[in-house]
Amino acid sequence: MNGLAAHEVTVAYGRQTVLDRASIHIGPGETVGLRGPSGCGKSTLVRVLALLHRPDDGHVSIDGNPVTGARYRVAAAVRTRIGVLFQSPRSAADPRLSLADIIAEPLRATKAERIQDRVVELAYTAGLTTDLLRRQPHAVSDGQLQRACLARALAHRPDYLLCDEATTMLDASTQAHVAAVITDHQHRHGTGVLLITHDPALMHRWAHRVIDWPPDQAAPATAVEHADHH
Ligand SMILES: Nc1ncnc2c1ncn2[C@@H]1O[C@H](COP(=O)(O)OP(=O)(O)OP(=O)(O)O)[C@@H](O)[C@H]1O
Repeated sequence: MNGLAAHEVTVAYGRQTVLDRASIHIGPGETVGLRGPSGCGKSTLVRVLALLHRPDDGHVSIDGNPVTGARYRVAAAVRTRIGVLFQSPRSAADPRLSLADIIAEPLRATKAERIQDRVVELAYTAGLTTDLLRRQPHAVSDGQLQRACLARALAHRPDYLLCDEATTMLDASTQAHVAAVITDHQHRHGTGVLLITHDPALMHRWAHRVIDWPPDQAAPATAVEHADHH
């Protein structure tokens, strides 16, 4: 089946099992919302789906093809099909690099051609003026740095984009712009999006379906909600 999926994935940190045979599927062009209490494993699931963390059990598949390993053990052509945008751009960006170099990172990793041109194009798409590209993270706002992280996430025109509270720290207008850039990319490229947010309005506007995490605990809540309607 086409899509990005986790199959019966288990992740433990020491003795703490954070994901216990967890499964999820994100279809092409689909926006899947994911919500749940703090610490329930949403970010861990994102890291597994982004091929940044190898699960202890279970596996990830892309368009039906199982992926083994994580990070640089996975072929660049596979890794680059998935983009990720995290909540905190400060912890996701190297403070020593210029914004241009942050955006160029994934392009350099695959030895892409015409990197400078592509960086300018991506910066424009993300709403960054070229004068900001020379600056380092300490000299830009959180919103500007998140735009650079967005440009970086879109560098390889990913088929799947994982947004982990990506707009939470932004002011309303930057939030709206970042969401608009992502939905535009989604419509152009048929990108499947995983949207993790505590913002009910954003979830309602954007997600085609919403999963309450962890899935086991969602079942009784859904049943109660259903019962209330009758
Ligand atoms: N690298 C790590 N080492 C040890 N424990 C970790 C690690 N990463 C996460 N955890 C723990 O795993 C659990 C799940 O964390 P995770 O960040 O996946 O949850 P979350 O649902 O995304 O939370 P939040 O909504 O607060 O971001 C938490 O108890 C967290 O402390």
